[in-house]
Amino acid sequence: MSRESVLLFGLGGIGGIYACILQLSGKCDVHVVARSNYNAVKEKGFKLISPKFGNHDGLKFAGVWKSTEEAAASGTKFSYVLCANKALLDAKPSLSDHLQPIITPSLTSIVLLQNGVGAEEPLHKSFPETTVISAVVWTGGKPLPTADGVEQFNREGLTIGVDYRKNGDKAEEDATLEKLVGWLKAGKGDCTVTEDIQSERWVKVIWNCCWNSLTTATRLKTGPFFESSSQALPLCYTVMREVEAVAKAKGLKIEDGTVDKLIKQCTDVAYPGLPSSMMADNFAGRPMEVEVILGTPVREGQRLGVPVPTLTAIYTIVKALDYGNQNAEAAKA
Ligand SMILES: NC(=O)C1=CN([C@@H]2O[C@H](COP(=O)(O)OP(=O)(O)OC[C@H]3O[C@@H](n4cnc5c(N)ncnc54)[C@H](OP(=O)(O)O)[C@@H]3O)[C@@H](O)[C@H]2O)C=CC1
Ligand SMILES: CC(C)(CO)C(=O)C(=O)O
Repeated sequence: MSRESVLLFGLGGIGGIYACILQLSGKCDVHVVARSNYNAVKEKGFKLISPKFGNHDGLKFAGVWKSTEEAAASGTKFSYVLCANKALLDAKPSLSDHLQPIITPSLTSIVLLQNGVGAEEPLHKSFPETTVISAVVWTGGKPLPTADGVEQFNREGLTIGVDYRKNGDKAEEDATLEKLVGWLKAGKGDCTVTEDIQSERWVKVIWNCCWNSLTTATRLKTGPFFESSSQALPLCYTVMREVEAVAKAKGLKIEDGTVDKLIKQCTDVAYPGLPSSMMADNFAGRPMEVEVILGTPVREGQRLGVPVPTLTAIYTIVKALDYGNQNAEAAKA
């Protein structure tokens, strides 16, 4: 029997690692959509450097494609499409636009390997019959400067669950998740399965709302930010508590002590502390994940009548930084 196929959309730091984990599992045919690294990956194969998975050179994927259109034209039908591009809710074309050619109804499931909250809703709207699996990524990954592979650092792990669709068959959706998790585990990937993925995503966004936005706006890693003034650490508590209050108002399960734990996880890091992916995107002038990290929590706070004044101010500032990065003329004025 021929093996099922998966497609990795977004072969960067995280997508590269999960393409390798699935490739090493030997359970499925792995195809990738690569953009800036297409030529390197097509010619040389793919490299993984990892303390956990070991070093692998010249991994050959079943298909390397320039776009989802090209992947679809190959005639391959995909059981899963794993999306590890940056979660940019206002991007044109949207993620749904990219996925349109490769979703086969009642076969393909979409898997989000992305930070932030609110990315599932547009996918449910575009693909109401499709299972959407959502994962919180606890993995450190970065593309190699040679563009033909990735380096995995710190830990590797996913907290993963179905973002259940309306009128879907829960048992069927759970079985779809279970099969993917089996493949990831066969590749030595660490998966914690949850039936409440939204609570997990919101815990991570309490973290990202604070550290990503403040490191971006101040251009400082967390260590120098903490020593910059006596107001710095209290601001972190205020931001996190606002997002926590929104999550609780949504009826999500946020354990007591979550904010203290998330602050400690950061203050425990040796000087100079943590940078963030948003800070790196800002330095590089790339679009930032402003909407999924700050915009959705602000809008949900407003919708539910939860005061989010500090978060709104930070959202506005980071949104303006993002606007300046995307509008060179406005930034020069
Ligand atoms: N890296 C990390 O350690 C962590 C990342 N995350 C989250 O994981 C997600 C992925 O992040 P990360 O891997 O770091 O991001 P990267 O920027 O490293 O990778 C994103 C990839 O998506 C590709 N891409 C974007 N749009 C398209 C397109 N239209 N067609 C084809 N390829 C496309 C990019 O291609 P190109 O090179 O051409 O731009 C790039 O290779 C984000 O939500 C991030 O917040 C979460 C935890 C940790
Ligand atoms: C890697 C980590 C956890 C650091 O805050 C992150 O999610 C990010 O930078 O976006």
